[in-house]
Amino acid sequence: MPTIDPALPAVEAEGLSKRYGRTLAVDRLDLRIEPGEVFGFLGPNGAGKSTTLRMLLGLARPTAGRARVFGDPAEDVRAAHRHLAHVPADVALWPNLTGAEALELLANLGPGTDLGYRDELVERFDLRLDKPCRAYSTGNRQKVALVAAFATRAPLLVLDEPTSGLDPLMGREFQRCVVEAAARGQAVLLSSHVLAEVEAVCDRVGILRAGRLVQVAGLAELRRLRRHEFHLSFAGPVPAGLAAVPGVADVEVLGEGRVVLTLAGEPAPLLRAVAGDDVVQLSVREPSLEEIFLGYYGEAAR
Ligand SMILES: Nc1ncnc2c1ncn2[C@@H]1O[C@H](COP(=O)(O)OP(=O)(O)OP(=O)(O)O)[C@@H](O)[C@H]1O
Repeated sequence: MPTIDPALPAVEAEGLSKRYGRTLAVDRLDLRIEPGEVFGFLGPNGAGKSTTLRMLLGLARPTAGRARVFGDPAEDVRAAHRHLAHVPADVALWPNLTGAEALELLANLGPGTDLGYRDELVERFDLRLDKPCRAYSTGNRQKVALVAAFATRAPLLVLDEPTSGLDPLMGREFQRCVVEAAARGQAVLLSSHVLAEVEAVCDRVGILRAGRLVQVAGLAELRRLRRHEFHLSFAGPVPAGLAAVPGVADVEVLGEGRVVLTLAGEPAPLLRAVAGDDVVQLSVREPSLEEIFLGYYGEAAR
């Protein structure tokens, strides 16, 4: 692995933009990720996450602006890729190679691999390596790419929605790997739809919407975005005063005795407020990121 100046940011983007015809997929994005930092890149479908990562990887050419990886221009693919390993959103592997052969090939392409750690990861991800890659499911292809990337000592890991095909158990294993990478000083850029995943592993998050970076937030701010939707049915009428309960917002009476509301923070005040009423049905749902974005940034982000 080449020696790098520790003062250089792992990723630096300035005014980075990409236009596809009429679509401005990425709009003047400024971003700086420090060495060793785990940065989450959140945004609804079509927000421009993949396009941004593709420009960082030299797979798409910016319409304007620039991106650097540890000081090397992203378009200088040979130089930039000495500093990084990546897992694309749709992992394609060579159909006629076995999993073991694909891992070997990937190890020879990248910036150096820790073979002992790779063996450990194969076990932890419960990966069968003797099958031809064409027989792998989407999740298993993703596991091969993840094992190959995590086993490198590349100072930057770029992961594009890497857990979309993994089951929850493997999702947790993935989170452990990110924590281990960060402990070794590797920077991680993780694009995701999954708020809980980003919350579990990231130091900071950037929220992208319609090509614009709407906010870069620390974990505490991200937690404030977290809210739950409560559906309550009462035997009698909906009690008055729910809107005044701490943390409660968007109270909407749906009909006779039925109400839907959102709650940020602890549920205790709400539960106390309805304790004297006959609650006949209660359901709680965690809204998707998209809904949170729309509710929170709605007009402001336009
Ligand atoms: N090659 C392309 N040609 C034309 N339009 C494109 C191309 N790639 C992306 N786009 C458009 O650019 C916008 C951003 O897409 P992008 O794939 O970067 O979003 P994303 O945030 O990664 O979404 P998802 O979470 O669905 O993967 C979308 O409107 C998409 O349709």
